[in-house]
Amino acid sequence: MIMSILQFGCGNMGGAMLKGWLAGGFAPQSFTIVDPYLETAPAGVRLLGAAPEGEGAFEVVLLGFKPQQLPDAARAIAPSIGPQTLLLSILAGVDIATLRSHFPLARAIVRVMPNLAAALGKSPIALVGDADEAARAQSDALMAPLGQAEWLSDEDQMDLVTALAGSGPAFVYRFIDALAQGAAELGLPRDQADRLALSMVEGAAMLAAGSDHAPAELARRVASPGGVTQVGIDVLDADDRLVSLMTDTLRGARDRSAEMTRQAQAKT
Ligand SMILES: NC(=O)C1=CN([C@@H]2O[C@H](COP(=O)(O)OP(=O)(O)OC[C@H]3O[C@@H](n4cnc5c(N)ncnc54)[C@H](O)[C@@H]3O)[C@@H](O)[C@H]2O)C=CC1
Ligand SMILES: O=C(O)[C@@H]1CCC=N1
Repeated sequence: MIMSILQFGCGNMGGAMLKGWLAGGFAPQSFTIVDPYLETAPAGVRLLGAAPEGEGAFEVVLLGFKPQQLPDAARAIAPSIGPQTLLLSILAGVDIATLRSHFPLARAIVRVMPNLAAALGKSPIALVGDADEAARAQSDALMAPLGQAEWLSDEDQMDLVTALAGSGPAFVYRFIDALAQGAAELGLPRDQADRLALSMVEGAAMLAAGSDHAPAELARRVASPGGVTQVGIDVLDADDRLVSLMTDTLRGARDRSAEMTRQAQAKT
């Protein structure tokens, strides 16, 4: 059976999800994409420049544009949402109550926080929703090709999870870049430092993902007593530097998500 999925916004994140769904075997004919700035869509996917008119409600509607665009976009989206519609939103900092006030008819509303690795089926995906068992099962089935989904027990956790799972790749990319920058400063050609840093992180992440041991234990195993690695780890641990840096990073991003949530509430 072909499901009708209407997706508003197909940029970086919406595009990654579409790619993951198509790679996971979803029929292209299931998808209608609305994106005023997108010029082409994958073969078989219907692309519209504006919300469909006179087509009634879709089974699934995904909101994938920038959070600040919601107040202006909501009126055009509303006719596609009816009492049978599962509304999925990846908008950072827009809570369920705000979504509900814009789309009162939706059968269920589920906030989804993925990251760009959805394109590879490797995204962590946090879910929280105003959804019954059937809508939760439908959401799980939709997320399955995109990565590993986890339901949050409380919507308040979404701001922090956005920082960790949604923004997280940016922090890892900066870490890789900083490793390469450090190695270049200490004498390696920059392009070689870039290659070595990236392939090191790729292999380390794959090993950790396939290991029964926690990352802290894996780090301990790399560090031979009295050897090279321990000296570097001691630098990371001095004054709890690395943990403090990560905590401050997540706190800042989490607080911005909470602030965006308040701003979106004020615009309902
Ligand atoms: N980029 C990321 O890694 C992540 C982004 N998100 C969320 O995903 C959403 C989109 O972010 P990005 O993909 O990074 O932004 P983006 O700017 O790459 O994509 C937004 C897309 O929305 C389209 N658009 C603009 N107005 C529209 C309208 N009225 N109707 C339909 N489409 C419209 C734009 O043409 C663009 O293609 C945001 O709400 C963000 O919070 C969530 C998790 C991770
Ligand atoms: O930076 C942002 O606001 C979005 C949410 C998570 C990743 N990108």
